[in-house]
Amino acid sequence: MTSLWRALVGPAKSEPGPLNDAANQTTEDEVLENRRGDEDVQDDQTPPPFPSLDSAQRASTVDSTTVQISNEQPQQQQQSLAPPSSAMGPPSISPGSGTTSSSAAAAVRRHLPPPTATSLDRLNLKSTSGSRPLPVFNFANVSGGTASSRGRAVPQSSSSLTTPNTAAISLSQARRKREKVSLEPGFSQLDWASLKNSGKDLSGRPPGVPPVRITVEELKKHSTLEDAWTALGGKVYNLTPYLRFHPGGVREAMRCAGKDGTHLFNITHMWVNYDRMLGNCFIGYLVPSGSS
Ligand code: HEM
Repeated sequence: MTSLWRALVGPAKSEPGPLNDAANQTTEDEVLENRRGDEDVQDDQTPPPFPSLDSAQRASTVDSTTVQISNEQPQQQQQSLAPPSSAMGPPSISPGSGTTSSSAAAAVRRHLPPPTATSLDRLNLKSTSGSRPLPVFNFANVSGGTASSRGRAVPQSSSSLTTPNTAAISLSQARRKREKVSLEPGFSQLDWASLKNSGKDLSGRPPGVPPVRITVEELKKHSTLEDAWTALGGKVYNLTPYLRFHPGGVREAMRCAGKDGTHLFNITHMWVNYDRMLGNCFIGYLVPSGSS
């Protein structure tokens, strides 16, 4: 099938996308320069510094990787959160204030401390803090120094920042400086939406050729700016037309070029619907080696 594709399409050709004109040479140079100067982010599965580690978006993808909610919250810690029983409780507002009895009750309540874990136990009530333990970080696992070297305490039941089934995202990696990408005029998300909605086929497939089967070996051959393919969720897309529209920049998007970018894509922004974004760029399906 690959040879049929080659026969139909010819050698890897430049996409009729915006990356090919001379005016855009600078971007390409910058990309290559950035690639040289930023070896550490290449070929790894490290998500970019944005969105921040504790953002709502990331929460769904990394909470199991970075923050472990411990069910064995040390009792000692919980108790230390409760004020000493001798402390005065916060002022309470009594309902229906104005009557003598309710203001008397309010006065009494004002002098009572808030319920402690033990008093809730006695009353057979559940403390909300008990059912919702605090997240536990293990600072010792963060690269760039141990917790003690930075004078921080390691909580007793601290657990690993990573779990085996997901990429390791350390805080220092996540805190890497966010580089704001300025998209050129004409390359906003709205511009991409109108190009996409125009119905133009951006796959680079010759008209009338159905989606093809693409092996990993074939995919690897398409990893240049002018000819960048990526596989996302088992589907192969032509990335080249989208590159300069990408809000995260050409360089970041190119990290998926020539390979299966599903994991990197998802740990970066799993809320983005790639099939909708790249629908017109769909080329074919990723198949196991030797089955094309
Ligand atoms: C391959 C197909 C990709 C598509 C279709 C895509 C699409 C998008 C979209 C739609 C956004 C805006 C999301 C938002 O505002 O919530 C975005 C942002 C971003 N993407 Fe991608 N992305 C791709 C690949 C990647 C890769 C591989 C990386 C890096 C590993 C990456 C890094 C980023 C970053 C850092 C932003 C945030 C930009 C900012 O607001 O400053 N993207 N991407």
